[in-house]
Amino acid sequence: MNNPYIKLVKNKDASDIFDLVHPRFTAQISKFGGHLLAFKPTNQEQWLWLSTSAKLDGSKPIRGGVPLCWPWFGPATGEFEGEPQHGYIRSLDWELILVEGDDKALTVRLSPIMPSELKERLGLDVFVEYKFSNKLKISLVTTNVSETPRPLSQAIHTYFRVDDIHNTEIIGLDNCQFVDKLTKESKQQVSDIKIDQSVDRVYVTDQPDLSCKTNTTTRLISGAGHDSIVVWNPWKELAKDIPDFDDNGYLNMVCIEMANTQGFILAS
Ligand SMILES: O=P(O)(O)OC[C@H]1O[C@H](O)[C@H](O)[C@@H](O)[C@@H]1O
Repeated sequence: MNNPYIKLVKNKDASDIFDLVHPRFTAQISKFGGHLLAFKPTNQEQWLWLSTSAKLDGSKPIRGGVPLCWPWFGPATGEFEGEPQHGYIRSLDWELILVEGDDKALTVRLSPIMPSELKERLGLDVFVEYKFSNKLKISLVTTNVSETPRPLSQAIHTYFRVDDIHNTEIIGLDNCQFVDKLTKESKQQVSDIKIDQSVDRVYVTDQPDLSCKTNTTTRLISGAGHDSIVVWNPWKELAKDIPDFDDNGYLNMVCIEMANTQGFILAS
């Protein structure tokens, strides 16, 4: 898959990274997790937050960038109870299955190297597609490879970099119902979202468009196929308890995650 814009390189801790250098952007994808670590359109700031203490050596899921949560979001339940939070694929190695494009845009597709017994047990297969230009489109595409309908929950768990969380607004979820995961209450959003404390919310909505406005930029975020949008910032105390989360990292990030959390069933 020779393409002048993508190279497999070793990161400083010897992990494999696809390094993308293109006239319209630079980006990095970790083979571990199929995980987008960085995306910067030419002449713009970095879009993604990556913890400086993130482990990139495959010893744990990567803190920052865009973890892919699949085939469940959050703690495993039911027959999978006790298995990894946010599913398996953020802890597997991935392989490149397609690279195509030109000096205007580049499409990169990867799929996880799933042990066959795991694929059989889940009955599902998945790939991710990144379409890069001066913007970014991420598609997580699942196929039911079994004979029966299968439950699926998932999230594209994007850590957006913001210059100052105190001057950040998430616009577009006004009036939406959400589940506050910290208090377990169901609430309604009143006005745009400003974050000045720990926030972990599942907005139950298929609303396609929102934006994240900071002092310097307004990032437009669109989704399709989701039934929820998750907003997370651990804030100061919780960030301190997460070993691979920089102590002050909460000031420069917010996760806005297009997700399916509402009992989606994928037909066979
Ligand atoms: O620490 P992780 O497993 O990567 O999860 C990080 C966060 O992901 C989501 O945003 C969840 O809503 C949070 O409850 C969780 O803390």
